[in-house]
Amino acid sequence: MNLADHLSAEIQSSITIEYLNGSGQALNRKVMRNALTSLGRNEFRELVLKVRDGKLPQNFILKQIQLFTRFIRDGKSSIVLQPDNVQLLISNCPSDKLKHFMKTLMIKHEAGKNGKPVNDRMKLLAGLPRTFETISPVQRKDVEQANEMRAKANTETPVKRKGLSNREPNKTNGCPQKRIKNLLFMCQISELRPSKKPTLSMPRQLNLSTEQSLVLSTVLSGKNVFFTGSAGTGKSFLLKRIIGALPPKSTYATASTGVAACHIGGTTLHAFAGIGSGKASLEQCIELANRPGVRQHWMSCRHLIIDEISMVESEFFDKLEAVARSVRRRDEPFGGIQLIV
Ligand SMILES: Nc1ncnc2c1ncn2[C@@H]1O[C@H](COP(=O)(O)OP(=O)(O)OP(=O)(O)O)[C@@H](O)[C@H]1O
Repeated sequence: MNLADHLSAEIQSSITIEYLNGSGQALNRKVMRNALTSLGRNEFRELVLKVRDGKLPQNFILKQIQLFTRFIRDGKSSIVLQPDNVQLLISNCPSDKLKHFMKTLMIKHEAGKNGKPVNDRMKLLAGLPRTFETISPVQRKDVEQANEMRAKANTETPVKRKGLSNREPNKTNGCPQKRIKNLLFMCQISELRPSKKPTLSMPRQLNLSTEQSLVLSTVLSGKNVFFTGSAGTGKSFLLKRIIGALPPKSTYATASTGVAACHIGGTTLHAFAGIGSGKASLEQCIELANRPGVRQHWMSCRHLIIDEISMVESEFFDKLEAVARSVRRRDEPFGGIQLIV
Protein backbone atom coordinates (compact mmCIF):
# COMPACT_ATOMS: atom_id res chain seq x y z
CA MET A 1 0.00 0.00 0.00
CA ASN A 2 1.35 3.43 -0.83
CA LEU A 3 0.86 6.50 1.33
CA ALA A 4 -1.53 8.17 -1.12
CA ASP A 5 -4.01 5.36 -0.41
CA HIS A 6 -3.33 5.41 3.30
CA LEU A 7 -5.82 8.12 4.22
CA SER A 8 -8.55 7.58 1.67
CA ALA A 9 -12.29 6.98 1.60
CA GLU A 10 -11.74 3.26 2.05
CA ILE A 11 -11.06 1.20 5.17
CA GLN A 12 -10.12 -2.40 5.81
CA SER A 13 -11.60 -3.72 9.06
CA SER A 14 -13.88 -6.23 10.71
CA ILE A 15 -17.53 -5.30 10.28
CA THR A 16 -20.67 -6.61 11.93
CA ILE A 17 -23.87 -5.67 10.14
CA GLU A 18 -26.86 -5.73 12.47
CA TYR A 19 -30.44 -5.51 11.26
CA LEU A 20 -32.45 -3.96 14.10
CA ASN A 21 -36.10 -4.05 15.08
CA GLY A 22 -38.09 -0.95 16.09
CA SER A 23 -36.73 -1.01 19.63
CA GLY A 24 -33.11 -1.24 18.50
CA GLN A 25 -32.53 -4.95 19.17
CA ALA A 26 -30.55 -6.94 16.61
CA LEU A 27 -32.76 -9.40 14.71
CA ASN A 28 -30.06 -10.58 12.38
CA ARG A 29 -26.29 -10.22 12.38
CA LYS A 30 -23.66 -10.73 9.73
CA VAL A 31 -19.97 -10.76 10.67
CA MET A 32 -17.21 -9.99 8.17
CA ARG A 33 -13.71 -10.48 9.59
CA ASN A 34 -11.92 -8.72 6.76
CA ALA A 35 -14.17 -6.29 4.96
CA LEU A 36 -13.36 -3.42 2.65
CA THR A 37 -15.69 -0.46 3.12
CA SER A 38 -15.75 2.38 0.60
CA LEU A 39 -17.56 5.67 0.70
CA GLY A 40 -18.95 6.82 -2.62
CA ARG A 41 -21.93 8.07 -4.59
CA ASN A 42 -24.48 6.20 -6.64
CA GLU A 43 -26.11 7.18 -9.93
CA PHE A 44 -28.39 9.62 -8.04
CA ARG A 45 -25.42 11.30 -6.26
CA GLU A 46 -26.59 9.80 -2.96
CA LEU A 47 -23.92 9.00 -0.39
CA VAL A 48 -23.37 5.23 -0.28
CA LEU A 49 -21.31 2.85 1.85
CA LYS A 50 -20.17 -0.19 -0.08
CA VAL A 51 -19.14 -3.13 2.10
CA ARG A 52 -17.47 -6.17 0.59
CA ASP A 53 -15.50 -9.17 1.80
CA GLY A 54 -14.79 -11.00 -1.43
CA LYS A 55 -18.45 -11.91 -1.90
CA LEU A 56 -21.27 -9.84 -3.39
CA PRO A 57 -20.89 -6.22 -2.14
CA GLN A 58 -23.63 -4.69 -0.04
CA ASN A 59 -24.55 -1.05 -0.57
CA PHE A 60 -26.07 1.12 2.13
CA ILE A 61 -27.52 4.51 1.19
CA LEU A 62 -26.73 7.08 3.87
CA LYS A 63 -29.85 9.15 4.46
CA GLN A 64 -30.21 9.78 8.19
CA ILE A 65 -27.21 8.55 10.08
CA GLN A 66 -25.80 8.51 13.58
CA LEU A 67 -22.08 8.09 14.14
CA PHE A 68 -20.57 6.72 17.35
CA THR A 69 -16.85 7.41 17.61
CA ARG A 70 -16.07 7.16 21.31
CA PHE A 71 -13.67 4.25 20.82
CA ILE A 72 -12.19 5.47 17.54
CA ARG A 73 -8.68 5.41 19.06
CA ASP A 74 -9.08 1.65 19.52
CA GLY A 75 -10.07 1.27 15.87
CA LYS A 76 -13.80 0.96 16.67
CA SER A 77 -16.83 3.01 15.59
CA SER A 78 -20.41 2.41 14.61
CA ILE A 79 -22.78 3.87 12.07
CA VAL A 80 -26.55 3.66 12.51
CA LEU A 81 -28.63 4.02 9.35
CA GLN A 82 -31.90 5.23 10.75
CA PRO A 83 -34.71 4.70 8.27
CA ASP A 84 -33.33 1.25 7.38
CA ASN A 85 -32.70 0.19 11.02
CA VAL A 86 -29.26 -1.11 10.20
CA GLN A 87 -26.17 -0.77 12.37
CA LEU A 88 -22.61 -1.20 11.10
CA LEU A 89 -20.11 -2.02 13.83
CA ILE A 90 -16.56 -1.38 12.69
CA SER A 91 -13.61 -2.85 14.60
CA ASN A 92 -9.93 -3.62 14.15
CA CYS A 93 -9.38 -0.68 11.83
CA PRO A 94 -6.13 1.32 11.91
CA SER A 95 -7.13 4.27 14.08
CA ASP A 96 -5.73 7.09 11.91
CA LYS A 97 -7.50 5.65 8.85
CA LEU A 98 -10.75 5.29 10.76
CA LYS A 99 -10.56 8.88 12.06
CA HIS A 100 -10.01 10.15 8.52
CA PHE A 101 -12.80 7.97 7.12
CA MET A 102 -15.39 8.92 9.75
CA LYS A 103 -14.57 12.60 9.42
CA THR A 104 -14.87 12.45 5.63
CA LEU A 105 -18.20 10.65 6.02
CA MET A 106 -19.46 13.24 8.53
CA ILE A 107 -18.45 16.22 6.37
CA LYS A 108 -19.77 14.80 3.08
CA HIS A 109 -23.04 13.76 4.71
CA GLU A 110 -23.56 17.11 6.40
CA ALA A 111 -22.57 19.05 3.27
CA GLY A 112 -25.00 17.04 1.13
CA LYS A 113 -28.01 17.77 3.34
CA ASN A 114 -29.20 20.65 1.17
CA GLY A 115 -29.52 18.34 -1.88
CA LYS A 116 -32.98 17.24 -3.01
CA PRO A 117 -33.90 13.74 -1.76
CA VAL A 118 -34.68 11.19 -4.50
CA ASN A 119 -37.64 8.96 -3.75
CA ASP A 120 -38.12 5.38 -4.99
CA ARG A 121 -40.62 6.42 -7.68
CA MET A 122 -38.18 8.94 -9.16
CA LYS A 123 -35.48 6.27 -9.14
CA LEU A 124 -37.70 3.78 -10.96
CA LEU A 125 -38.73 6.33 -13.57
CA ALA A 126 -35.15 7.47 -14.17
CA GLY A 127 -34.10 3.95 -15.20
CA LEU A 128 -30.40 4.76 -14.77
CA PRO A 129 -27.80 1.99 -14.72
CA ARG A 130 -26.33 1.32 -11.25
CA THR A 131 -23.01 3.01 -10.60
CA PHE A 132 -20.67 3.57 -7.69
CA GLU A 133 -18.09 6.31 -7.74
CA THR A 134 -15.62 6.64 -4.87
CA ILE A 135 -16.04 9.94 -3.05
CA SER A 136 -13.58 12.73 -3.84
CA PRO A 137 -11.25 13.97 -1.07
CA VAL A 138 -12.75 16.56 1.28
CA GLN A 139 -12.30 20.12 0.00
CA ARG A 140 -12.49 23.33 1.97
CA LYS A 141 -15.86 24.10 0.36
CA ASP A 142 -17.28 20.79 1.67
CA VAL A 143 -16.28 21.78 5.20
CA GLU A 144 -17.80 25.25 4.74
CA GLN A 145 -21.04 23.77 3.40
CA ALA A 146 -21.15 21.24 6.23
CA ASN A 147 -20.66 23.98 8.81
CA GLU A 148 -23.37 26.10 7.18
CA MET A 149 -25.78 23.17 7.45
CA ARG A 150 -24.79 22.63 11.08
CA ALA A 151 -25.26 26.30 11.93
CA LYS A 152 -28.68 26.21 10.28
CA ALA A 153 -29.66 23.08 12.21
CA ASN A 154 -28.35 24.57 15.45
CA THR A 155 -30.71 27.52 15.16
CA GLU A 156 -33.66 25.75 13.56
CA THR A 157 -34.04 22.62 15.66
CA PRO A 158 -34.34 23.48 19.31
CA VAL A 159 -34.27 20.54 21.71
CA LYS A 160 -34.99 20.21 25.37
CA ARG A 161 -32.09 20.43 27.79
CA LYS A 162 -30.44 17.06 27.67
CA GLY A 163 -31.15 14.79 30.60
CA LEU A 164 -32.70 17.49 32.75
CA SER A 165 -36.36 17.11 31.91
CA ASN A 166 -36.77 13.89 33.88
CA ARG A 167 -34.85 15.07 36.93
CA GLU A 168 -36.75 15.87 40.10
CA PRO A 169 -35.58 18.92 41.99
CA ASN A 170 -33.89 18.15 45.32
CA LYS A 171 -35.89 18.10 48.50
CA THR A 172 -35.79 21.60 50.00
CA ASN A 173 -35.97 20.92 53.77
CA GLY A 174 -38.25 23.93 53.93
CA CYS A 175 -35.35 26.38 53.39
CA PRO A 176 -36.70 29.41 51.47
CA GLN A 177 -33.41 30.05 49.61
CA LYS A 178 -33.30 26.48 48.36
CA ARG A 179 -36.93 26.69 47.32
CA ILE A 180 -36.16 29.75 45.15
CA LYS A 181 -33.19 27.96 43.62
CA ASN A 182 -35.39 24.99 42.76
CA LEU A 183 -37.99 27.23 41.21
CA LEU A 184 -35.32 28.80 38.98
CA PHE A 185 -34.11 25.32 38.12
CA MET A 186 -37.60 24.23 37.05
CA CYS A 187 -37.97 27.36 34.91
CA GLN A 188 -34.69 26.56 33.21
CA ILE A 189 -35.62 23.00 32.32
CA SER A 190 -38.83 24.09 30.67
CA GLU A 191 -36.85 26.40 28.34
CA LEU A 192 -35.78 25.21 24.95
CA ARG A 193 -32.26 25.71 23.73
CA PRO A 194 -30.70 24.96 20.34
CA SER A 195 -28.71 21.73 20.04
CA LYS A 196 -25.05 22.57 19.51
CA LYS A 197 -23.06 20.48 17.10
CA PRO A 198 -19.35 21.36 17.01
CA THR A 199 -17.87 23.12 14.00
CA LEU A 200 -16.14 20.76 11.60
CA SER A 201 -12.60 21.18 10.31
CA MET A 202 -10.63 19.58 7.48
CA PRO A 203 -9.60 15.94 8.12
CA ARG A 204 -6.04 15.73 9.39
CA GLN A 205 -3.41 14.97 6.78
CA LEU A 206 -0.30 12.91 7.46
CA ASN A 207 2.18 15.83 7.29
CA LEU A 208 5.26 13.65 7.42
CA SER A 209 8.72 14.61 6.23
CA THR A 210 10.16 12.72 3.24
CA GLU A 211 12.16 10.39 5.49
CA GLN A 212 9.20 9.79 7.81
CA SER A 213 6.95 9.01 4.80
CA LEU A 214 9.53 6.58 3.47
CA VAL A 215 9.65 4.75 6.82
CA LEU A 216 5.85 4.60 7.07
CA SER A 217 5.40 3.29 3.54
CA THR A 218 8.07 0.63 4.19
CA VAL A 219 6.21 -0.41 7.34
CA LEU A 220 2.94 -0.61 5.40
CA SER A 221 4.62 -2.75 2.76
CA GLY A 222 5.14 -5.38 5.48
CA LYS A 223 8.96 -5.26 5.68
CA ASN A 224 10.91 -5.32 8.93
CA VAL A 225 12.03 -1.80 9.72
CA PHE A 226 14.71 -0.28 11.93
CA PHE A 227 14.69 3.49 12.11
CA THR A 228 16.77 5.84 14.20
CA GLY A 229 17.83 9.47 14.27
CA SER A 230 19.29 12.06 16.58
CA ALA A 231 17.27 13.79 19.30
CA GLY A 232 14.27 15.76 18.10
CA THR A 233 14.20 14.35 14.57
CA GLY A 234 10.62 13.11 14.98
CA LYS A 235 11.03 9.43 15.90
CA SER A 236 8.26 9.44 18.52
CA PHE A 237 5.98 11.44 16.23
CA LEU A 238 6.51 8.89 13.46
CA LEU A 239 6.04 5.95 15.82
CA LYS A 240 2.59 7.26 16.77
CA ARG A 241 1.66 7.54 13.08
CA ILE A 242 2.92 3.97 12.54
CA ILE A 243 0.78 2.66 15.42
CA GLY A 244 -2.21 4.57 14.02
CA ALA A 245 -1.67 3.02 10.59
CA LEU A 246 -1.67 -0.64 11.64
CA PRO A 247 -4.64 -2.85 12.59
CA PRO A 248 -5.01 -2.73 16.42
CA LYS A 249 -5.78 -6.42 17.03
CA SER A 250 -2.57 -7.69 15.47
CA THR A 251 -0.27 -4.82 16.47
CA TYR A 252 1.62 -4.81 19.76
CA ALA A 253 3.35 -1.58 20.73
CA THR A 254 6.06 -2.33 23.27
CA ALA A 255 9.11 -0.66 24.75
CA SER A 256 12.02 -1.81 26.85
CA THR A 257 11.01 0.35 29.82
CA GLY A 258 7.67 1.11 31.45
CA VAL A 259 8.09 4.86 30.96
CA ALA A 260 8.82 4.50 27.25
CA ALA A 261 5.87 2.07 26.94
CA CYS A 262 3.50 4.62 28.55
CA HIS A 263 4.72 7.23 26.12
CA ILE A 264 3.46 5.22 23.14
CA GLY A 265 0.39 3.81 24.91
CA GLY A 266 1.76 0.27 24.87
CA THR A 267 3.19 -2.33 27.25
CA THR A 268 6.71 -3.39 28.15
CA LEU A 269 8.39 -5.94 25.92
CA HIS A 270 8.72 -8.24 28.94
CA ALA A 271 4.96 -8.10 29.64
CA PHE A 272 4.22 -8.94 26.01
CA ALA A 273 6.73 -11.80 25.81
CA GLY A 274 5.75 -13.45 29.11
CA ILE A 275 9.10 -15.21 29.53
CA GLY A 276 10.22 -13.37 32.64
CA SER A 277 13.78 -12.05 32.47
CA GLY A 278 14.56 -14.52 29.69
CA LYS A 279 17.46 -15.95 31.71
CA ALA A 280 15.85 -19.42 31.92
CA SER A 281 16.67 -22.12 29.35
CA LEU A 282 15.03 -21.87 25.92
CA GLU A 283 12.77 -24.86 26.71
CA GLN A 284 11.55 -23.18 29.88
CA CYS A 285 11.00 -19.88 28.07
CA ILE A 286 8.97 -21.66 25.40
CA GLU A 287 6.91 -23.33 28.11
CA LEU A 288 6.27 -19.93 29.74
CA ALA A 289 5.31 -18.39 26.41
CA ASN A 290 2.84 -21.21 25.79
CA ARG A 291 0.79 -20.36 28.88
CA PRO A 292 -2.80 -19.36 28.11
CA GLY A 293 -3.02 -15.60 27.73
CA VAL A 294 0.65 -15.28 26.78
CA ARG A 295 0.38 -17.65 23.85
CA GLN A 296 -2.56 -15.64 22.57
CA HIS A 297 -0.27 -12.53 22.32
CA TRP A 298 2.27 -14.44 20.30
CA MET A 299 -0.32 -16.00 17.99
CA SER A 300 -2.29 -12.84 17.26
CA CYS A 301 0.77 -10.60 16.84
CA ARG A 302 1.61 -9.73 13.25
CA HIS A 303 3.35 -6.41 13.84
CA LEU A 304 5.64 -6.02 16.86
CA ILE A 305 6.84 -2.52 17.67
CA ILE A 306 9.78 -2.24 20.06
CA ASP A 307 10.66 1.31 21.06
CA GLU A 308 14.11 2.01 22.51
CA ILE A 309 15.48 -1.29 21.23
CA SER A 310 18.99 -0.21 22.28
CA MET A 311 17.98 -0.90 25.89
CA VAL A 312 17.05 -4.54 25.12
CA GLU A 313 19.79 -7.05 25.91
CA SER A 314 20.93 -9.03 22.89
CA GLU A 315 20.56 -12.34 24.80
CA PHE A 316 16.92 -11.50 25.60
CA PHE A 317 16.27 -10.46 21.99
CA ASP A 318 17.70 -13.75 20.65
CA LYS A 319 15.52 -15.69 23.12
CA LEU A 320 12.45 -13.82 21.90
CA GLU A 321 13.24 -14.70 18.31
CA ALA A 322 13.59 -18.41 19.09
CA VAL A 323 10.44 -18.40 21.27
CA ALA A 324 8.45 -16.68 18.51
CA ARG A 325 9.43 -19.34 15.96
CA SER A 326 8.61 -22.18 18.34
CA VAL A 327 5.26 -20.86 19.66
CA ARG A 328 4.04 -19.79 16.23
CA ARG A 329 5.39 -23.00 14.60
CA ARG A 330 6.85 -21.00 11.75
CA ASP A 331 10.51 -21.10 10.81
CA GLU A 332 10.78 -17.58 9.40
CA PRO A 333 12.61 -14.96 11.51
CA PHE A 334 10.45 -14.07 14.54
CA GLY A 335 7.93 -16.67 13.38
CA GLY A 336 6.78 -14.33 10.59
CA ILE A 337 6.07 -11.34 12.86
CA GLN A 338 6.93 -7.98 11.27
CA LEU A 339 9.39 -6.10 13.51
CA ILE A 340 9.36 -2.32 13.73
CA VAL A 341 12.16 -1.08 15.95
N1 LIG B 1 6.16 15.51 10.61
C1 LIG B 1 6.04 16.33 11.64
N2 LIG B 1 5.12 17.31 11.62
C2 LIG B 1 4.96 18.14 12.66
N3 LIG B 1 5.69 18.08 13.79
C3 LIG B 1 6.62 17.13 13.88
C4 LIG B 1 6.86 16.20 12.82
N4 LIG B 1 7.84 15.37 13.19
C5 LIG B 1 8.20 15.76 14.43
N5 LIG B 1 7.49 16.80 14.83
C6 LIG B 1 7.62 17.54 16.11
O1 LIG B 1 9.01 17.67 16.41
C7 LIG B 1 9.21 17.56 17.80
C8 LIG B 1 10.25 16.47 18.07
O2 LIG B 1 9.72 15.24 17.64
P1 LIG B 1 9.87 13.89 18.49
O3 LIG B 1 9.64 14.12 19.93
O4 LIG B 1 9.07 12.85 17.81
O5 LIG B 1 11.43 13.61 18.25
P2 LIG B 1 12.29 12.40 18.77
O6 LIG B 1 13.23 12.05 17.66
O7 LIG B 1 11.42 11.31 19.28
O8 LIG B 1 13.08 13.08 19.94
P3 LIG B 1 13.82 12.34 21.17
O9 LIG B 1 14.85 11.45 20.59
O10 LIG B 1 14.40 13.49 21.93
O11 LIG B 1 12.75 11.60 21.92
C9 LIG B 1 7.86 17.26 18.44
O12 LIG B 1 7.33 18.44 18.95
C10 LIG B 1 7.02 16.77 17.27
O13 LIG B 1 5.65 17.06 17.46
